[in-house]
Amino acid sequence: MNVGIPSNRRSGQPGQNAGLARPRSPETKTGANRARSPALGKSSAPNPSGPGARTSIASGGPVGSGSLGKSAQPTVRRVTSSTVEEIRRIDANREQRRRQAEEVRRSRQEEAALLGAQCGGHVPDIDFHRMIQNYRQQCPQPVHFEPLDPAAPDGVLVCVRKRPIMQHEVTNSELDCVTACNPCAVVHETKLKVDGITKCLESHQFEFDRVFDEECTTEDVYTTVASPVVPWVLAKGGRATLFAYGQTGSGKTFTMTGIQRLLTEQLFEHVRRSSALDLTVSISFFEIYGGRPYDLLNNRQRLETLEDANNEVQIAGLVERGTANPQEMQQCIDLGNSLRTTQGTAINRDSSRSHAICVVFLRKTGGGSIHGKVTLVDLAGSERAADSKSSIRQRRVEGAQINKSLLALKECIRAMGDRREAHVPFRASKLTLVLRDAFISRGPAKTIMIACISPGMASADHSVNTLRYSDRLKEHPRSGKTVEDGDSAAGRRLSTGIRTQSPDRKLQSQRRSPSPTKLERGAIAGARQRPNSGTVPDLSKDEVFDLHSEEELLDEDEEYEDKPPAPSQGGPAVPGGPSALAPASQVFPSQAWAESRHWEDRIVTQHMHALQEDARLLTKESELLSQVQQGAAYDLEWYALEVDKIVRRKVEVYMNLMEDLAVFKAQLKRDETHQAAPRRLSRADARAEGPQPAPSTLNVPQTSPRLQAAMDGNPCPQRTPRTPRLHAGELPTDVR
Ligand SMILES: Nc1ncnc2c1ncn2[C@@H]1O[C@H](COP(=O)(O)OP(=O)(O)OP(=O)(O)O)[C@@H](O)[C@H]1O
Repeated sequence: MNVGIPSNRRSGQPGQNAGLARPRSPETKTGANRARSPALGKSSAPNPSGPGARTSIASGGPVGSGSLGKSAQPTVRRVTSSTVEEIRRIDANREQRRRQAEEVRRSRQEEAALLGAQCGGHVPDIDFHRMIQNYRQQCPQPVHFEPLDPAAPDGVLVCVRKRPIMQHEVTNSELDCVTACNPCAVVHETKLKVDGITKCLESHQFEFDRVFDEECTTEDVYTTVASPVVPWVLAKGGRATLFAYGQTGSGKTFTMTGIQRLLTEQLFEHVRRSSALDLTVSISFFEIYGGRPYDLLNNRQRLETLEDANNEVQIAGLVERGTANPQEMQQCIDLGNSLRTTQGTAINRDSSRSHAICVVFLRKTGGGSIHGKVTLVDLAGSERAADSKSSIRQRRVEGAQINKSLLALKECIRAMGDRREAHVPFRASKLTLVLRDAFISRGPAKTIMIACISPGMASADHSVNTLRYSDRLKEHPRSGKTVEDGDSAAGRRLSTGIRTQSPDRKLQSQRRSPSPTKLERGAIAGARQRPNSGTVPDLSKDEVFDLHSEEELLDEDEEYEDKPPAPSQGGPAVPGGPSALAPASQVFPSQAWAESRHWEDRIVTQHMHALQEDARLLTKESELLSQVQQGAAYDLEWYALEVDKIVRRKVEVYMNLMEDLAVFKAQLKRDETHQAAPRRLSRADARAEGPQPAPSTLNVPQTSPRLQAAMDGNPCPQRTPRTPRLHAGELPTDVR
C-alpha cells in the first residue's frame, strides 16, 4: 500500500515541488530529522522502530489530488517515511544547484559578451581570463619605481618591460598572460589537470630590479634606468652598456629607439654643464648580421673585427662621426636605424634580423682619448625553432645565427657568474667579442639589461624563457674576479662590487642549476607571500623546456669552437691600435660556418666575374653582328669562327659557374641536414651529391685556370685583358 508516499510527489505539481526548495522551517526540520533513519546518518535521534519502519505524522488535512490522495480518507493521518523526506531534501538541493548553475552560466555569458566586445568579437577563454583577473586582484600594489642609484656598486641591472597586447594578438583570441607588478613579473600559463577537464593556472614568478608594466612609457623606463647613468659616465669616466633583449616582436626596438632619442637630449645637456671636462661627443653605429659587422653610418660597409696583441678587439674601418649637437647625433641614429637589416617574420612584420650596436663616445677634445662610453645594444629577437621554421633558408640561417649569438652571450654571463669557470668564451660569437669590454672593463662599468616581453598567451613559453635568461644575468657577480679569455689574455680584474642581493636572490645564487628549483621557487613565492591562484609551477617541466630550447638552438647551427688565439699576423692598421693584428674571424672561425661563408663569398665573386665576362663578350658579339649586317665583315667563315669562339667562351664561363653552384648547393644541403662533419667539398663530391650540369657537346675545359686558382684559395683571379676595340673592316684576332 502506498499510503506513505506523498501525493504531491506523484502528481508532480510544480508549485508544491518548488516549495520544497525553501529552507525548512524549524518544526519541519525537527519532525523530519526525527523521522530520518540512522542509516542516512543525518539524524542524531535514534529511530526506535528500526530501519524501514514508518513514522506516523499528523498531516492536518487532505494532501494533493492524485490517486493516492483520493484513496486516502480525509480523517486518516498521513504517514511519511524517512526515505520520502530524504527524496524531498535531495530534490530541493538539486533544484538549488540547477538555479545556481543557471546563474553562473548567465553571468559567464554576460562576461564573455563584454570581453568579446572589448576584443572585437574574439572571445578568449573566459575561465582563464577569470583566473588571471583573480590572481591580479590578489597581487599587492606595485612598488614605486626608484631611479637607479648611480652610487650603487657596479654590476648588472636587470629590468623587464611588458608591452601592451597588440591587435593581432587580440584577433587571435589571445589573453594577456603577463602580470607585471614591480618588482615581480609573472607569466601565467593555462593548463588542464590530469583529469583533462579541470582548468588551472600555472604562474611562473620572477623578481627583477625593476618591472615596467604596459602602462609605463619609454620615458618612465629611461628616467628610471638610463638617465642616472649619464651623469655617472661623465663624472666617473665609466662605461655603460644597455641591452634590449627579448622575443621577436616584444618591443626591443621600440624601447631602444626611445632610449636613443632621450639619451641624445640628455647627454648634450650634461656635456654642456660639465664644460670643464672639455669633452666632445661622437658616435659609431654598426650591426652584426649573420655573424658579420656592417657599418650603419657608412652605407653598410662590411667591417672586420681584428684583435691586437693585447687581445683588444678593434673593428677596422668603423666610422666614428663627431656630433656637435643633439640634432646631428639624432640624424646619425636615424640613418643607422634606417639601414638596419629587417625582414618580415611570422611574429613581427618588421623584425630586426641583426644586433644593432650604437656606441656614443665621450672623448677629450684634442687628445682623443676616451673619457666615457655609452653603448646601446638592440639585440635581434630571440626565436623559437618553431618560429624560425621559415621556408626561406636565409631566414632560418638568420634565426640560427641570432640564437647562437644570444646563447653565446648567455654562456659568457654564465661563465662569469660561475667562480669555478676560469674561461669566458667571448670568442664564441662576434657579438660577445665586440662587447667584451661591457663585461670586462678596466674602469667603472654598468650594464643594464632590459628584457622585453610580449603579453600574449601564445608567447607565454617564450616569455618564461626570456625571464629565465634575464634571471641568469642577475647572478653575474662582477666581484673582483679575474676572467681570462684565452691563456695569453692580460688578466683583467673585474670591477669590484656586487649589488646587494635580496634574500630571494641569494637563495637563487647559491644554486648552480639554471633556474630556481621547485622548492626554491615555492620558497620565493612563500617569502613574498604572493598568492598564486593556480597550481604550483611545475619546474621540472620548465627545466626540460629550457634544456630543450637550448638544444634546439644548438641544433639549428653547428656548435661553435673556442680555440686558443693564434699568433698575431700582419694585417691592416687599425686606428688607435697596434699595427700587428690578426683578423679575429680568421683566428676563431666556426668551421662549418666559415665553410659556408667561403662558398657564399666565392659564388658571389664568381657570379660577378661571369657577368662581367658575359658583358664583354656581348659587346664583342654585337659589334661583330653589326659588322656583318653593315656588310663590313664579308668573310662569313671568319664570322662563324668568331661567333663560335664567343659562344665557347660563354659556355666555359657559365659551366664553371654552374659547377661552383653545384658545390655550393651541396654545401647548403649538407649544412641543413647536419649529416656530415663540416668539410670542404670537392667538385667530385659535388658531382656525386649535387645536380649535374647539362651535358655539353662542346669541347670546353671543365675548369678554367681562374676558377681553379679561386678554388685553391689563391688571390682573386685576374681579369682577362680586354681585346682591342674592333673598327669597321678590322678583323678580330681573338675574342678572349
Ligand atoms: N611599449 C609599447 N607600446 C606600444 N607599442 C609597442 C610597445 N612595444 C612594442 N610596441 C609595438 O610592437 C611592435 C613590435 O615592436 P618592435 O619592433 O620594437 O619589436 P622587437 O622586439 O624589436 O622585434 P624584432 O626583434 O623582431 O625586431 C611594433 O609595432 C611596436 O610599435
